[in-house]
Amino acid sequence: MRNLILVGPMGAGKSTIGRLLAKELRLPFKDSDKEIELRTGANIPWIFDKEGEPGFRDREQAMIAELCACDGVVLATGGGAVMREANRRALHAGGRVVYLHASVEQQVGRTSRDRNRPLLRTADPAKTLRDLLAIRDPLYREIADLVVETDERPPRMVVLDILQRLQQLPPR
Ligand SMILES: Nc1ncnc2c1ncn2[C@@H]1O[C@H](COP(=O)(O)OP(=O)(O)OP(=O)(O)O)[C@@H](O)[C@H]1O
Ligand SMILES: O=C(O)C1=C[C@@H](O)[C@@H](O)[C@H](O)C1
Ligand SMILES: [Mg+2]
Repeated sequence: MRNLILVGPMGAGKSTIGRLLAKELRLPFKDSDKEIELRTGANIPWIFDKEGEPGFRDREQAMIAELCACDGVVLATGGGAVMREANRRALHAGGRVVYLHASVEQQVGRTSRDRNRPLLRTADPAKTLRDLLAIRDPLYREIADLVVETDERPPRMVVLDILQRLQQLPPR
């Protein structure tokens, strides 16, 4: 395995599970969204505001390429990283890919408290999440080595499931 890469929608728990996995595996943890913010010196809502979604996606593509070239890191990606084919290729080649699945209901519950996801500043965030998942679910699956359910399961249990199932994967 080169890297361990988490993909999935907003609120699936990529950042939360990624941090725990890295601790368990004693590997460095990188969160693409956080790295973009550090590099830009601005938060994601600001980038969307000033540069629009295409500006953010360009920054994201550059960051995904950079992070996928690492060796031995746990990487949490942004929910929309799979929208670009170049990212899907880089992620698949960058290591084992785990799709953290969450139902729209759980995503709504987990994202309703904070305001730093510009795509959810809509009149009906549940509909937005449903529409995004319809487009993205096949793309997450296309590059995933594992699909892991996160509904009704605390982060620790999700981490244990991932660690167990990673051991059972045949070599690529
Ligand atoms: N398995 C889980 N059960 C309950 N709550 C969870 C679970 N995983 C994550 N959470 C909570 O859901 C919220 C969102 O999680 P997190 O930020 O890790 O999602 P994300 O996939 O990184 O989202 P984004 O794509 O927006 O970065 C956090 O408050 C986190 O504590
Ligand atoms: O699902 C998405 O498109 C996004 C998810 C977040 O992780 C951030 O990357 C950003 O808010 C966009
Ligand atoms: Mg995150």
